[in-house]
Amino acid sequence: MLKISLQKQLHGAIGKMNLDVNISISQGEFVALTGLSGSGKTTLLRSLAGLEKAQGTIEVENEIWQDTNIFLPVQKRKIGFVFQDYALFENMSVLENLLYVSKDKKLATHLLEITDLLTLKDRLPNTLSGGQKQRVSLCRAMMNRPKLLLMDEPLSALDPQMRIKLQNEILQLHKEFNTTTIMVSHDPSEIYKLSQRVIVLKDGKITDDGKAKDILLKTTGSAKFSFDGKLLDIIKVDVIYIAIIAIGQQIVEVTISSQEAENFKIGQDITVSTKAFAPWIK
Ligand SMILES: Nc1ncnc2c1ncn2[C@@H]1O[C@H](COP(=O)(O)OP(=O)(O)OP(=O)(O)O)[C@@H](O)[C@H]1O
Repeated sequence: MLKISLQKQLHGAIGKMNLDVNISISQGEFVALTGLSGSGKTTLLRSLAGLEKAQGTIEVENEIWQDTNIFLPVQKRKIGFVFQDYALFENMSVLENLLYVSKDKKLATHLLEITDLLTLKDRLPNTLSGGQKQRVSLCRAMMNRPKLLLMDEPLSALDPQMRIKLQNEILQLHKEFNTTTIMVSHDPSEIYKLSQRVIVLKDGKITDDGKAKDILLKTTGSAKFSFDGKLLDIIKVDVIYIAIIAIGQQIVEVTISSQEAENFKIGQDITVSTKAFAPWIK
């Protein structure tokens, strides 16, 4: 069991803001941490790792990492940390990056095998692709058999195919090592696929905590599909108005009322919601 009670005053975009979080996480649980930019996700992860000071207590499997008297330094906490920007040692080969954490060559080889990296073990990081580098940092994070794996948007810099490959590898590693994991992500499909529980942070406080299915399927009103996009243009065809909207990689046309055409501003962020009566699913 991981018990966290942390408080820290932050300087948010609109003034002072208190990070104030109380959570219990079961051993082996995979938790996705999500919420708007600036809500305190990275600060929470860094505080758990001991990279930043916050008030409160952290207890991991009956071991105190932090309370009023104790503050274990980062190297004494059994954590693995995966950052968005890989943070590999550039002058060390893939294998050396792993063995720097622990001399356990058997474990290193096993991790490299799971992540399809064994043939690259002697390469330097700057000769690898982004996806390969992130797989190396994931392996490195597992080398000290962490009690807690912290991942801060680990896949956000990768293209969709590589994201899926890494998601599968993260799932496989979690299945095998059963490491308690907290992963920051903004991607609903990733959160749904990987996590058993989602915690939503807003202005430093937890506003939602539950199963991915329940949290992510919360929609406004009776809308079933909801997509965020940018309004590119509004054109008038005979008597109807059509909004041209960029949603992800697609451009879609949506019929809108004359009043909406008057109120919307080109360039604004909008949400398109609709019910699905007979959708095509391919
Ligand atoms: N050490 C600090 N002292 C005071 N304020 C801080 C400190 N670190 C971060 N902040 C502020 O706290 C707020 C939360 O930052 P944080 O990076 O934790 O948010 P986040 O949810 O991870 O955002 P993002 O999704 O953009 O990465 C920000 O407004 C930031 O400027």
